[in-house]
Amino acid sequence: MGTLVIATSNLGKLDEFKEMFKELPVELKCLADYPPLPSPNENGRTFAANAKTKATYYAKHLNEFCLADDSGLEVKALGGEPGVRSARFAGDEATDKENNDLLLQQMKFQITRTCRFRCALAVANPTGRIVAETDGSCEGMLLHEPLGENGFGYDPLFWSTELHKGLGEATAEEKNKISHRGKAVRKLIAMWKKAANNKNGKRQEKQGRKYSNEQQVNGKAEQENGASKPEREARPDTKPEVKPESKPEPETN
Ligand SMILES: O=P(O)(O)OP(=O)(O)OP(=O)(O)OC[C@H]1O[C@@H](n2cnc3c(O)ncnc32)[C@H](O)[C@@H]1O
Ligand SMILES: [Mg+2]
Repeated sequence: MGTLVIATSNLGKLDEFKEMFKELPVELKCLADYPPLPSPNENGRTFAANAKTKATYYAKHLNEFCLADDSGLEVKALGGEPGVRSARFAGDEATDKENNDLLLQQMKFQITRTCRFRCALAVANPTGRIVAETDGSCEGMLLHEPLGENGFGYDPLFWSTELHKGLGEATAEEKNKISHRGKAVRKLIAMWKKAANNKNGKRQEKQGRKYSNEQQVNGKAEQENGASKPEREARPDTKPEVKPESKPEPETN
């Protein structure tokens, strides 16, 4: 079983990933399983750029496959702010409460409350090369005051137009179903499954070809020896995963 490090220092994100990846045959680790590293610079202009920077940085330092997430809230009336600056909207070391308070203050006289969460995911291999990328978004309206105790970050200010409730009120399961991160994770899992199926298919094809070549060689040897042993007895150690296509039985009428 391979290892995947969820490379985030945000415990809210980490819980969501753990829940969504729990069925996958992969050993999940997090940054707390390793000696501490300084945080990478997140000065990209897009979520995707920052997600790639983080994935590559942690993968190279930890020598493991790493998944990084860059996400944030875009508010239409603020021209897409806080966007990629969501974590440090109220300052470099700002808390969730400080970010939320500043956002409410800036939106005080705004009637248009449309907003959306966005998430970009990137997976890097242990050399730091990006091997997968996905994204997702989630539409909503910015509330006038915090609602509910669940979630993290800007969740208490986000009214989900898909759930018809605040993300601060939603259960983890409800949020994962419609969230920007949930959508991006499901795309990533679908990509992995497709890649695994392709790999399996190719392996079986190869095995099938090998088997049919061996059959031809054996057939020839048997002809030369004048022997015709049953196939299993002749080669007890080969058990093909895919049998070569058998000829259809001749039709009888
Ligand atoms: O960079 P890492 O270590 O992953 O952790 P971070 O918290 O700094 O994460 P980002 O740089 O991606 O910043 C994302 C900001 O957007 C907020 N955010 C992201 N996803 C969210 C979600 O699902 N619900 C509420 N707030 C969210 C989050 O609280 C941060 O303030
Ligand atoms: Mg960050």
